[in-house]
Amino acid sequence: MTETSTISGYTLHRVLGRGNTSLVRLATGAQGQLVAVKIPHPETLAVQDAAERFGNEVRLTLQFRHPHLVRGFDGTPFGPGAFLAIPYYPKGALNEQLAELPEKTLPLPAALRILADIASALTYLHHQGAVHQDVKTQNVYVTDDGRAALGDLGNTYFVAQGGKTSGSPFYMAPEVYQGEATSSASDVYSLGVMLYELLGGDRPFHGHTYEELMVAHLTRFPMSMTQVNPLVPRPVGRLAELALAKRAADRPSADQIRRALLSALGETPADEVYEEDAKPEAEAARPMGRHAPAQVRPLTSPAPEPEPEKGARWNPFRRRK
Ligand SMILES: Nc1ncnc2c1ncn2[C@@H]1O[C@H](COP(=O)(O)OP(=O)(O)OP(=O)(O)O)[C@@H](O)[C@H]1O
Repeated sequence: MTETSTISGYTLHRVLGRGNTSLVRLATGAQGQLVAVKIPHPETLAVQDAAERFGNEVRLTLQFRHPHLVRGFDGTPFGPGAFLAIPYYPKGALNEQLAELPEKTLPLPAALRILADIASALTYLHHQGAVHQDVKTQNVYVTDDGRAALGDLGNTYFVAQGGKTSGSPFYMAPEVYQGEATSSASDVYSLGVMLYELLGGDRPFHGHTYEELMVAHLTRFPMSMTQVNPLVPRPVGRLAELALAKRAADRPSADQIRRALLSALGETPADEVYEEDAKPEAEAARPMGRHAPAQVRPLTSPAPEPEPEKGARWNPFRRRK
C-alpha cells in the first residue's frame, strides 16, 4: 500500500479496492465530502502503456458528462502525483455486489434498471463517437437507490482517432476474437453478455481457457432468453439474443436496447438529449499515446489485463473479469 496520506488536497483513508492499474482509497475532499481516489500503482507508472491507460481514464472521465457514466471530480493524468477522484460507491463494483447475494441474481426490476442505465451510458458514448471496450459488471457501480454508472474509461477511445483493441474474454465479441477492431457493435455484444448475466443469472458462454471461450463466442449460440428466464419481457429477451449476434451488423444499437428496457420498466422512453458533445477537440483531440492511430493493432491474444498481484501477466481465469 502507498504511504501517502494526502494527494492534491484529498485526505486518504482506508483502501476500498486494488485493481490491476490502481489502488482505490476512500478520501475526504476539502469540503469534507467523501470520494474514492484512484492512485496508479508504481508499476503502472513505470510501464508506458499502463501509465497511458491510466492517463486516458483520467482525461476521459473528467471530459465526459453523463448521469450513468462514473463522474470525474478531479484528477491528474500523468506523473508521480497522478490520481482520479470519483464518487464513492459503498457497495463496490456490481460483480462484488452480485457475489454477496444468496442467489447471485437481482430482482428483475432492479436488473432492468441497471441495464437501462448502462445502455443509456453507451448510447451517449456511441453518440460521441467513442467505444468503451470494457463493458462488464466489474466496471459498473450501483448507488443505494439502484441507479448504475459505467466506469473505467481506461480503454475507451474515439473512433475518429483510432485506439488499441482490447476487451475481456468473457464479454468479447466474435469479431474482436478474430482480430478486428472494436466498435459500438462490440460494446453492444458485451452489453448482451451482461443482459444474460443480470436477467438470466449466468453468462451465455463458458470456458476454462481463452481458447475455449473463443470457440464458444465464435461458434455457439446462447439459449433463448425465454428458456433462461421466462419472466423477462419478450422484446428485451429478443434484443438480448440479437445483441449476441455473431455478425456485428445484425446487432441492435445501445439505444434500441435502452428503449426496450425502459418500456419493460413501464416507462415511455424519451430521446437522449445531450447538452454538449465531448467529441475530441483541441487538446483532448490530439491523438496521444495508446490512442494514436498508428497504434491500432489487431488482437492476436487477449489484451493484457494484469493480475492484481504485482507484475503478474493478465489471466482471465484467475480473476473473473
Ligand atoms: N468509486 C468506487 N467506490 C468504491 N469502491 C471502488 C470504487 N472504484 C473502485 N472501487 C473498488 O476498487 C476495486 C478496484 O477498482 P478498479 O477495478 O477500477 O481498479 P483499476 O486498477 O483501475 O481497474 P483494472 O483492474 O481494470 O485496471 C474495485 O473492484 C472496487 O472494489
